Amino acid sequence: MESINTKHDAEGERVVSETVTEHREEVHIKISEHDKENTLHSAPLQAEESISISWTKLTYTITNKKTKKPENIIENCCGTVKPGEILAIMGPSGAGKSTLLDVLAGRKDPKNVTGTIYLNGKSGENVKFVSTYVMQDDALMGSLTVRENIQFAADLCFPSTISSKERRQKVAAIIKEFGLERVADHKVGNIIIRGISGGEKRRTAIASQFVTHPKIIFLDEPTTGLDSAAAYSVMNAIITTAKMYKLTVIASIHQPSSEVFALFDKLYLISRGGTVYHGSREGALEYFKDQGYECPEHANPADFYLSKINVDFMSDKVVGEAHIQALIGKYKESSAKLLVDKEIDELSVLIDKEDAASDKLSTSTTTQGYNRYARGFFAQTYFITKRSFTNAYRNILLYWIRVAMYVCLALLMGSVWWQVEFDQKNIQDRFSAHFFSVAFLVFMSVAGIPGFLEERVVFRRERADGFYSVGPYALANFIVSIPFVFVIALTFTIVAYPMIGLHSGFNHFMLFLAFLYLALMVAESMVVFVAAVLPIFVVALTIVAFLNGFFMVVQGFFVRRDSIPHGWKWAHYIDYQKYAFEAIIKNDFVGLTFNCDVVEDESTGLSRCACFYGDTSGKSCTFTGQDVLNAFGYTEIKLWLWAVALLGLTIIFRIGFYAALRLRKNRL
Ligand SMILES: Nc1ncnc2c1ncn2[C@@H]1O[C@H](COP(=O)(O)OP(=O)(O)OP(=O)(O)O)[C@@H](O)[C@H]1O
Repeated sequence: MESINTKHDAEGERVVSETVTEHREEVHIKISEHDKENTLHSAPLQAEESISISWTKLTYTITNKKTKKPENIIENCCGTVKPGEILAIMGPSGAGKSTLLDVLAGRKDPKNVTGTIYLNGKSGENVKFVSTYVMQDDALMGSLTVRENIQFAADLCFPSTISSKERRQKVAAIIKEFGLERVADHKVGNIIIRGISGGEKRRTAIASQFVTHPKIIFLDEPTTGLDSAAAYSVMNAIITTAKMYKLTVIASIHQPSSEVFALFDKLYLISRGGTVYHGSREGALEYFKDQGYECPEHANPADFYLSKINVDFMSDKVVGEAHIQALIGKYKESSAKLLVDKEIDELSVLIDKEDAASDKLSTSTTTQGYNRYARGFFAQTYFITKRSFTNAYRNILLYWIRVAMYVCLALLMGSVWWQVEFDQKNIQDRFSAHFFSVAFLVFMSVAGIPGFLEERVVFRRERADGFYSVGPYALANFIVSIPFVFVIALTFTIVAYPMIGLHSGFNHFMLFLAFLYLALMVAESMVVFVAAVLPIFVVALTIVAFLNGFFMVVQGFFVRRDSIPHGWKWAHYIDYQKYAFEAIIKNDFVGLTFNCDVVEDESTGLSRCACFYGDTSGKSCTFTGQDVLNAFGYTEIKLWLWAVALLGLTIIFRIGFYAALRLRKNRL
């Protein structure tokens, strides 16, 4: 039997004891008087703000792509969950668990949904504003600590009237409630950092959503991928907190152990989209017994029910289908169903009565007055920038791996092009040094894709939870790239520029750095834009590689601008590499003097100058850098205009990035 007891122990500490099952020891959560201040005074919810959810005749219909006919994925589902109750939605694979959860959470296109969802007995409320949806994947920032991850949620989800000290206290309280104190200051971990365990990760992800004032919590298979002990600790933390704050919890769950199963209050069994049973967890035993299915004494009831409603592996599909339809039919006629209907009616009656008693009713429960975001645009931008900066600083995947690679590349280039001579025969070497500097540096911006994709998973979850809108995120992503891309350009330039022996002088050095930096900013913006449009690593990598290869081809280095076919000229003018390359060759060549070749005249046997550039008579035996640029057709390079072109392209890609994030709202 389950019971929740609250008592005081000898030291005056309140002890909430939850006897979860008779097979299990008591689970104690100790809250000291000090903690009580933090947890209870700053409790995310007041009891009267708790929200019940009920639904009637919920049907979700899709159009079958093959038959082109409508198909019900879930059909005529009715149910109810009150504050403090925990409902498990269970069923075989493909039964419709996730669909039901998504429909209840308002995550499905309303066009495909019929039926009614009531919040505290009222229909037409937006469940998204009062709920949170915990996805299966732990969308956390791996380079941040447990506390930092939860703190971020608290910073964005509480209004500015709550001081930062109070927010920190709330975070400390939820860390305690979820049993994460020991690892609170450990990094969560990613493919490079080892981090905390799977169960702790799941608890951190859930805690960061609990801290945000949800009244209803939807969990999509919260224990998937965890061993039974970790699964129990995750569910126990959820349930204890939910009971403490009277939160309404609905979780789809695959195959819970008997201990995890015993933590739930209510059960929703679904098969082939229809309801096989809904009611109390304990009542299910009796219900199935009445249907002629008695659960053996030592069996896990969850496994037992699932075995009775799973006909996927029956050899005779017709018999299997008939069995499920019979179970669905019996439930419709059952007293368990009547009880659910009564509960739904009672909730509506309650609302009607209260409505009559007070006009003010429901202002606490209605979603009409809810603001989608707790913080304004600038606060959102500030907190996201702060976190992204920490992530970029700590996550070597994002920038540091590239910095290391660029330093190696700069050393390699410097030693191969070492102090390039001012001779005619070295003109090509000089051009290719500039071409390679731009082309390879921007090409390697693809290294930022994995880091961005990791962050994007977190962005999707946080955006869906209403932490912030796309604008602040896109802006923060840009702001953070500014210093880090500068570090990349600077380290490369400091090493490569003097080693190659490019045009000496501070101004020339700075101009080289500036154009390399601007080119990298465009490349970085292009990478995040492509990865936002096509958020699959290999696809994004291929597209970015193709685009950079394409821009190299039409840049005017391999094929002179005049020789580029007319049909490809447009590509030359939108090519960011062209602007950077032309600017740095102008910066290098103009002002330099080069020596012509000295050759022996075959007829006279005397030495003479052979100049390919400038005055080809060879009188001065030298030519200028400007002569070289003229000879190659680089006559119209305007540095400021080329800088504006690079800035413009950066802005265009950044706007594209913003638009891609906005438009991909419900996909991938
Ligand atoms: N948009 C859709 N188009 C076509 N089929 C769909 C769509 N959504 C769901 N389905 C189908 O409906 C059925 C129920 O899907 P759902 O994901 O809800 O099942 P589930 O019980 O959560 O399964 P699992 O436990 O395997 O995740 C599945 O057969 C699924 O393929």
